[in-house]
Amino acid sequence: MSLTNEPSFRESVELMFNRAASLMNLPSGLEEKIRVCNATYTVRFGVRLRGEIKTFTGYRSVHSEHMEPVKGGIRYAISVDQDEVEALASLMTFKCALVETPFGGSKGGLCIDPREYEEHELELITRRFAYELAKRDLINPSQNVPAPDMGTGEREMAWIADQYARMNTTDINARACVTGKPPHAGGIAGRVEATGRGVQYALREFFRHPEDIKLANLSGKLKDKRIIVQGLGNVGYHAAKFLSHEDGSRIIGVIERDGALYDANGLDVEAVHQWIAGHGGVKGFADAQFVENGADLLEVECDILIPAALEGVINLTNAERIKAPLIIEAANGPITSGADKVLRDKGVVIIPDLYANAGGVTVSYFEWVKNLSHIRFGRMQRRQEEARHQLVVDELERLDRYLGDAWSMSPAFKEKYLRGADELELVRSGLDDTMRVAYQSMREVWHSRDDVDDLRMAAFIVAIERIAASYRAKGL
Ligand SMILES: NC(=O)c1ccc[n+]([C@@H]2O[C@H](COP(=O)([O-])OP(=O)(O)OC[C@H]3O[C@@H](n4cnc5c(N)ncnc54)[C@H](O)[C@@H]3O)[C@@H](O)[C@H]2O)c1
Repeated sequence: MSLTNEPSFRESVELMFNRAASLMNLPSGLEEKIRVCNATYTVRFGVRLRGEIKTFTGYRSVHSEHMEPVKGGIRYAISVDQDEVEALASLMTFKCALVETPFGGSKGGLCIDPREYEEHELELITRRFAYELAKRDLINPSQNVPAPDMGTGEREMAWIADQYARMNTTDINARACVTGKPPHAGGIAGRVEATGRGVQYALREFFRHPEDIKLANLSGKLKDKRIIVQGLGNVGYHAAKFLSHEDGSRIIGVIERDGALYDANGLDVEAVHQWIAGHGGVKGFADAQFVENGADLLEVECDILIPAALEGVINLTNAERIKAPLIIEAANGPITSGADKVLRDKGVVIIPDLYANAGGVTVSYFEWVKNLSHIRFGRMQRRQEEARHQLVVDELERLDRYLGDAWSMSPAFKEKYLRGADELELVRSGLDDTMRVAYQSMREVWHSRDDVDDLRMAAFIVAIERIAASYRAKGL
């Protein structure tokens, strides 16, 4: 996509990479190796639908194989093209390195508007696409593991997993060929919410650092912060829900395809989400002001802006008018490289996509490990937890006996301790830990180097250093 003669999405990511690389001391050959996309496979395939053969175009791009398998979602959208898929694949490379998931970067896409098709038609299309990729090892538990992205979810991942299993009946690890599957098809608890949950954990971590809050010209905590979200899909909905329900933030605006909703007192995220599910958009929702040109809301005063839909939405046409002092990139590439400079010059703090939406791939990693281990995730830890918790319970019961009525142990509290950690608790705590550690690694570079003045550069530097070390270890 090219907006106002700005570089394409892929070029924009490359410009950001180049800026980071210019602050590092990489041999030029290695720098080039890390920058370029290794391969992009284009497939055109036919599916008989509604009495005629329809041809679809899909892509799977592999940006870097410094670690394998490579990993990255599959997007269904009309905007999908080679440039977009390659940009997204390169972001996956740096994202995986930043949060230390042992994968290279990949991405796939199908040029399709999924809303135009019935469920059984989408299944035929998805299975055929999966077949085309799997027969070339572009879906494979040890080489290339897709996941959901815009326009796809658990349903599509279950079809892909089943298609791969049919083609590889003796592969005992077949389930690990794709992540983001529903729990009854080998998925893991907490994967659907993971990317939005990661956005929440990222913001919580940011708000643990007073110095960083001050740099964004904000104060206090997440509570009562006014937030505008673009895209109430998988990522945007979960982020908005958790931030409003659990952290007391106010979602004052929601931008969707057909317009936007605004309420300075805070929208009921659940009600808006249900309205969109029933009506295909936000128009007609009664309890808020409707804004015809949704993108206008990007420019409205708020504390935190969360673009969670498309790339390139904050560009040279609107960057100057953005008022949010803090932007967290839940979407991939929502800010063009040109807009990034305008915003930095204005003093806006940007929590970059590489980090902000890494919750998805982090929990996908847990799912992949669970599939390969063939053991219910958390079972081993659970035994240890139970042993430890039994000691706590014994201690509590002793206290209960001594203190009698003066101090009574709550049955719910006791039950929680006895139960030990379940899969969802383990996934969430593993994700929280990952988001904290990754933030701190970026933050250290951000604050310790005079030549690094933004989190995006810090994120790229941390990631590129790790990828370079990995290539060096391979002898390249
Ligand atoms: N799903 C994941 O796990 C995941 C992980 C990492 C990053 N991401 C990124 O997050 C972004 C959103 O992905 P998702 O999975 O939530 O997709 P989704 O398809 O579930 O949701 C996208 C939402 O954006 C809305 N939208 C589309 N075009 C819009 C426009 N022009 N203006 C306003 N709203 C618009 C859609 O109506 C939908 O509600 C993408 O950039 C994706 O690459 C997703």
